[in-house]
Amino acid sequence: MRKNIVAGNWKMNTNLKEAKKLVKGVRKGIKKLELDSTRVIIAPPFVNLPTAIKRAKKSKVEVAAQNMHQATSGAFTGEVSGEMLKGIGVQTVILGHSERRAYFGEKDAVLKEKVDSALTQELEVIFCFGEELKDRQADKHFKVVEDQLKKALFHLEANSYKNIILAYEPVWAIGTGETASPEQAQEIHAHVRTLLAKKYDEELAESVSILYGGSVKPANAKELFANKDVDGGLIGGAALKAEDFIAIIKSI
Ligand SMILES: O=C[C@H](O)COP(=O)(O)O
Repeated sequence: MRKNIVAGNWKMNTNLKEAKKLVKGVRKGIKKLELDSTRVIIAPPFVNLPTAIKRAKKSKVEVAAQNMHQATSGAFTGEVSGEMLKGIGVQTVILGHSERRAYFGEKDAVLKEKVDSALTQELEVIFCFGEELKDRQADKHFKVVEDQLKKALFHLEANSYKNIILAYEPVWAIGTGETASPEQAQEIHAHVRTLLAKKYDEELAESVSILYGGSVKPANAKELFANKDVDGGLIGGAALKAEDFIAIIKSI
């Protein structure tokens, strides 16, 4: 059975002091929750990963990275490899976030390489995809999503999907306060499951967790997560306040 997941992407936020406080808040907040079928993941900036890992130890909080380079090592100034992440105890990495695509020119081809590299390092991948506003206005959102998944993931063997989490993040809903409606999220998630079933099989399609991301807040999380194909969220802004993040986890 697939798991529910609430993951907080801290993006380029939190200095060391803030990161320590936030891990503590999340850790404390989930202590009394029944989380049998729900995973809680936080993704701090690279420099705060070791501290977060240390402070999340012996709790249900898992720590992920926000990105990685596809090479194992080499002359890539400013970059971090999957092997390095694995070496400090990171188990999961976010790839394909729309901010990486938009501001750092990450195209499907490089994302495919990153996915392969992460899986080789036995890292779990949270793979983000989603259409821009112009795609939705042109009624191309299904096609855009389909292309992104096909180009970066559909070369994988079925067996690899045990280490893949998908995150649908419509670009127009990220950090804008405008969220996709529960119906809009559900129809894309269902479409993705159909694509997975066609390419692989029904069982695989049903086994992959698909998260929704884009202005998820305590006030709208419940109705988004209530959809049958929405298995949780990838949370940005609201993950920076332990109280809000916990409220979102409770909505699952
Ligand atoms: O990775 C998280 C998403 O980009 C969502 O960010 P947001 O919740 O601030 O809209």
